[in-house]
Amino acid sequence: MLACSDLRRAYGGFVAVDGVTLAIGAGEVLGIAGPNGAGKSTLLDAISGHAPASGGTVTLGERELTGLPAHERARLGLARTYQSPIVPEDLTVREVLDAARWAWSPTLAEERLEEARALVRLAAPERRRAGLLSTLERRKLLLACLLMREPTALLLDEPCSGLVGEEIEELTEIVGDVRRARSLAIGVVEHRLEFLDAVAQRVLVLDRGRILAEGPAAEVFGLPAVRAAYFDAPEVVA
Ligand SMILES: Nc1ncnc2c1ncn2[C@@H]1O[C@H](COP(=O)(O)OP(=O)(O)OP(=O)(O)O)[C@@H](O)[C@H]1O
Repeated sequence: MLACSDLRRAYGGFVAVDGVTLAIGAGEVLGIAGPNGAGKSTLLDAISGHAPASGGTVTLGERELTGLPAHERARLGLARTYQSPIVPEDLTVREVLDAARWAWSPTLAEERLEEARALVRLAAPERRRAGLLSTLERRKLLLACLLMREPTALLLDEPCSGLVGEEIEELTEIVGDVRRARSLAIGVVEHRLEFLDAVAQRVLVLDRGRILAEGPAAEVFGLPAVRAAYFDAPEVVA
């Protein structure tokens, strides 16, 4: 469903994403891990169009997205979230949902908004100011805004950032529900490996812009090369 081939992103002479090829099937969650600075967010930016790739291709289903601006990729069904769940602080929950609905399409049915809200278990009162929501509620609100568009692919950038124990468990369940209900292709960048182990059918580990390992979480996270990349212990590699 969502794929990229030989994707590159350079900042001047520094190559942050160096020839990444991946594919995420419909109804699949791909976890993307890697140490700080490995290029995970840059990879999401290059796929979603928020930072132009320096080379390679991105496709969504049959459509080639390469070169399209982010808003056109979004219109074609690619949704993404960011590490910081920034919401319009002064709008109420209801106003944010309505603004998202109108921005997407004035004719988007109310039921789609309600389905999205239920799918992410957004229980915050409609009149509450978005600025007063907890981090998890903010993430749910932003996810509802995206899911009402019925995207075919969803990229989540560090969705567990700022969350604690039970909240992470709830988010794990929500991502599973979304995957099953919508048959979405979901890519999740996350530092919490136990979260990726719980939600992802497959993970890949990036290191210095390249794919270091790929496969089931239980196998990949135990590989000596992966542990070395995380813990900076070259002797493990040797
Ligand atoms: N705008 C930029 N200009 C120059 N270098 C950048 C820019 N954005 C990111 N980089 C560099 O690209 C590399 C990859 O950064 P990126 O944020 O994608 O890593 P990451 O794996 O998401 O890290 P983290 O887990 O810390 O969020 C880093 O070395 C970073 O310093």
